[in-house]
Amino acid sequence: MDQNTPHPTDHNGPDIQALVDEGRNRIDWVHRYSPVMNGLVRRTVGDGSLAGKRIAVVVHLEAKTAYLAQVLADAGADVIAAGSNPFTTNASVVAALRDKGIRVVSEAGGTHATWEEELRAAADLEPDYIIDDGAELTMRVGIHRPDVFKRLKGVSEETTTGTARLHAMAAAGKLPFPALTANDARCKHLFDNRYGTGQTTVQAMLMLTNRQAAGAVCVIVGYGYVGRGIAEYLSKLRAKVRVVEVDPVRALEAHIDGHVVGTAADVLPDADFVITATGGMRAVTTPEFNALPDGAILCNAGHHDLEVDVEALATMAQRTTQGATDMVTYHLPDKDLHVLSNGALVNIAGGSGHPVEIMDLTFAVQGLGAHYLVNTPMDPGVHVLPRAVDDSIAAAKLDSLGVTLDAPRSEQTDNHADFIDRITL
Ligand SMILES: NC(=O)c1ccc[n+]([C@@H]2O[C@H](COP(=O)([O-])OP(=O)(O)OC[C@H]3O[C@@H](n4cnc5c(N)ncnc54)[C@H](O)[C@@H]3O)[C@@H](O)[C@H]2O)c1
Ligand SMILES: N[C@@H](CCSC[C@H]1O[C@@H](n2cnc3c(=O)[nH]cnc32)[C@H](O)[C@@H]1O)C(=O)O
Repeated sequence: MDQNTPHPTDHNGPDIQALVDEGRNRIDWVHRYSPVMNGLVRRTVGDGSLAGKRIAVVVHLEAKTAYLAQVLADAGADVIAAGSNPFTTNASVVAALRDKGIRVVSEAGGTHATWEEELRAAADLEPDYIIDDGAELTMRVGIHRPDVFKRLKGVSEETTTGTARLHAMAAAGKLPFPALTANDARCKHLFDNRYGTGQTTVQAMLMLTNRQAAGAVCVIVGYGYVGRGIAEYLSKLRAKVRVVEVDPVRALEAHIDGHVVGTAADVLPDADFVITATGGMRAVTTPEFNALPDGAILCNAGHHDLEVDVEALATMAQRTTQGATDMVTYHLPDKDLHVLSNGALVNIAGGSGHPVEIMDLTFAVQGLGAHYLVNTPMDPGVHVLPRAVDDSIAAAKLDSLGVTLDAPRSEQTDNHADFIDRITL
């Protein structure tokens, strides 16, 4: 809702300067609460090595992403910005980036079709490096511009689904450049996937519906980092969390975390809310819609708008009603089901995205990842950011919080030499 709300001046014709000012305000707010980006990242990327490097930043195009683009541009990179999702681009942020001289190929309020055109335009600008989300631009460069694909010098990937796509490309022998999986950095998935998505998904679903969490039966489909974070926030708000999983270890984890685990058929008939977080497709489709009670609310925190099968729901519905917020009600013959943000990522399409503090860590991983790709000879294939870089991000964040750590003293370290020396082979 927030991301796509038309600017107040839109009905009077575009007031570009007002849009630029609004975008600037949003980006300044991000700057204010981004100590790792402001310190460690600016210092590292500012060493001159990024000068003239063409880097496409293809992440949800809102203010925190804009700040990453700006930090890279300030370091001399030739930045191209595009949105990673058709429904999460913010008009004022686009205007502010353009005002700064950064090339932006995306517009707010687009459709799947216009988004495809925008990503094709980004591919035609022939980036050397891509900071990607969901491997959206990387895949399209491979399909539409094989010449550019073969010349790509590196990709840094934001999220779980994009990481899976890069591994699949490598397994098929179709990854001719090094790719860093930013999502695998501990400073990314431990905080972003878990706490970022936990907080903002719960915020968005309650804000869009004006409903109460306490006592509500909330079914979470997929108990990975994202699902676990959502479950944790919901249970702290006294909701009754139910989990549907297909991986036995993750299901056991949910059980030990104190949630009821069951099949969709077991848990859906009581659901007030259903939240998908699987990274796959059609996690909730016709059989699940049939199992739900009248009035259930569905939303997605996982991958694109594919997890809640809105197309199948539309074929089951006799008619739909647009709610006052970003919610559509599907009137089925025997019940009404409500879908938030058309099944797109509810925390970004229907909210403001992750907190600034979280994206300060995530974009530190991405910014330092880009710097690492530029400066380190690497073989083609999928790589993880070195542990020392990951650690330096957490150390910078702790430093900004005034937290100091003990270093292990010599008498506390055991190199196990006492028995290893005595093993004879
Ligand atoms: N909304 C956001 O801001 C945000 C943030 C981070 C990640 N993500 C996305 O969320 C998704 C999940 O990310 P993650 O890091 O938790 O991934 P993950 O791989 O850790 O967890 C996904 C879980 O879903 C389970 N699963 C898969 N298919 C299922 C099905 N049909 N039914 C039940 N369970 C199923 C898997 O077994 C796994 O445990 C990805 O698409 C990721 O890109 C979104
Ligand atoms: N491209 C897919 C993949 C999921 S996006 C999930 C990623 O979005 C990122 N994200 C979450 N909130 C924000 C935000 O406010 N700004 C930019 N990126 C965000 C987060 O790092 C996470 O890994 C899609 O659009 O559906």
